[in-house]
Amino acid sequence: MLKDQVVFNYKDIPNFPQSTVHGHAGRLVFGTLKGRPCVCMQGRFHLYEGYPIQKITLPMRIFKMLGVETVILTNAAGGLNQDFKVGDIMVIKDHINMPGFAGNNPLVGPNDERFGVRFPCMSDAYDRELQQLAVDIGQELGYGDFLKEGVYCVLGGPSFETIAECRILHKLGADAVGMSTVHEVIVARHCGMRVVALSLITNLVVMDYDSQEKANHEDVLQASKLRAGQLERLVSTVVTRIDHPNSNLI
Ligand SMILES: O=P(O)(O)O[C@@H]1C[C@H](O)[C@@H](CO)O1
Ligand SMILES: Nc1nc2[nH]cnc2c(=O)[nH]1
Repeated sequence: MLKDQVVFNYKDIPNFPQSTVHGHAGRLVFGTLKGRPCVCMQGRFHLYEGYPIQKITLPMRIFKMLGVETVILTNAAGGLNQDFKVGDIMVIKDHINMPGFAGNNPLVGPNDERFGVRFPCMSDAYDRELQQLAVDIGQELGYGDFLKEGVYCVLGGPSFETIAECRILHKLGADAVGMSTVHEVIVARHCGMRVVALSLITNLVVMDYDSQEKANHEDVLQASKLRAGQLERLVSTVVTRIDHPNSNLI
């Protein structure tokens, strides 16, 4: 996908966390996409891996210091919205930070003023122009049938949700549930990077006690593979169409 690649294994980057999740490669890839400089994480970090929340989000601050202006995040998520299907791509318009309700927020602790303010606003966490750009490009690419918009809810994991938990998340207004992204978004926004985020709906959560369905990571990986090409195309087209005031890293 990227031209002129320079690749660093996470294990060779001092103080960088290591990917422990099957399917997360653990490489930082620099390169260009249609002439635009980009850096991609192949593998991210999650609360359930046991890392402190500040370590999970360290890459965001590194990207800021490298000159990154826009962050594009993707994740695999379980569909709560009854209109969603496996394989849908949801443009995230907002989030519910469940660990944050219990005080588990990546900005807890002394505020580093070099990055941002003590009390950052999150009502504009997901850049509206970029959301619209993603939707427009999705339509242009012919993804209309499986392109959705919605609210992503993060939980700590690693256990998938119970039926009662799924029912309450749905009632709270979440359209999809996952185990990542939100902490990265908070740190990226704190330091002023623009954010657009996409969820691939890899499974539909179980909300019915008569259902025999069971969430599992293999299905998540399998469903991710099915849409990988289309998601990559959407992300790369967004990258090439983002306005860059300083023409910096994405
Ligand atoms: O890193 P993401 O959020 O895409 O990974 C999802 C959530 C869990 O880590 C895992 C569950 O199968 O996939
Ligand atoms: N928490 C959670 N994360 C997921 N990642 C992919 N599917 C799911 C899911 O159903 N629940």
